[in-house]
Amino acid sequence: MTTAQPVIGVLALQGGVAEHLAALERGGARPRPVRRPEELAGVHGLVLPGGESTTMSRLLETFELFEPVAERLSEGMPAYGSCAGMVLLGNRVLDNEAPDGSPAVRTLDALDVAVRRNAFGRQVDSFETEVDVEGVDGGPVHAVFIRAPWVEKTGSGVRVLATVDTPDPHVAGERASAGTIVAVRQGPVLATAFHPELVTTDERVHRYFVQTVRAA
Ligand SMILES: NC(=O)CC[C@H](N)C(=O)O
Repeated sequence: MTTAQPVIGVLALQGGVAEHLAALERGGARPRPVRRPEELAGVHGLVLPGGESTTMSRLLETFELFEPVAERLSEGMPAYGSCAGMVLLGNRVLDNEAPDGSPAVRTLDALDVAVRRNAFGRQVDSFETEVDVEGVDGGPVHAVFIRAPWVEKTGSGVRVLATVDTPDPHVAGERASAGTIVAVRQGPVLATAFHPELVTTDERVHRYFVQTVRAA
């Protein structure tokens, strides 16, 4: 059973760890960095931050966290991935070949989605926009996208929480369409292509995850 203030870990191998710890604290959780398997054992839920998914997936193996995290996820641990974290939580990555032809990112398979890495066009690395997120009340969320992925296919158990319209091919690349999927949920696992942890005046997405952990 989870307490009113659940303990939520942030995978602390690389990427935007401090920002997620702070946002979780503001959102009503007791946040903890997770670098070792023992630290994972004590958390009710886990955030996988943005960063570089190829690096993070390698470090998960180096720090002997890949199997423990995958096991907790398969047992139903709530998780939230932003950006690179979304890539890691999916079960299929598009544009995922290392130079030697092997998959660059090893995924944790907690979400039945195909995620395209660096999906928004190459001319523009990052952009910001307002996004309505299902389950997050009080108006749209200011969403910061940094070399962001998007979700290109969803399995039947996956709920789409947010989309963006990306008609500008310089921003979006030629594959973009109206209704590009940028936030999803499957059971207690959430993912956003954007970085709510960077908007320090709004912790509604983290609060939504804290509530998900509390309900699990
Ligand atoms: N801001 C980010 O997390 C970028 C994600 C990065 N492009 C990746 O695929 O890993």
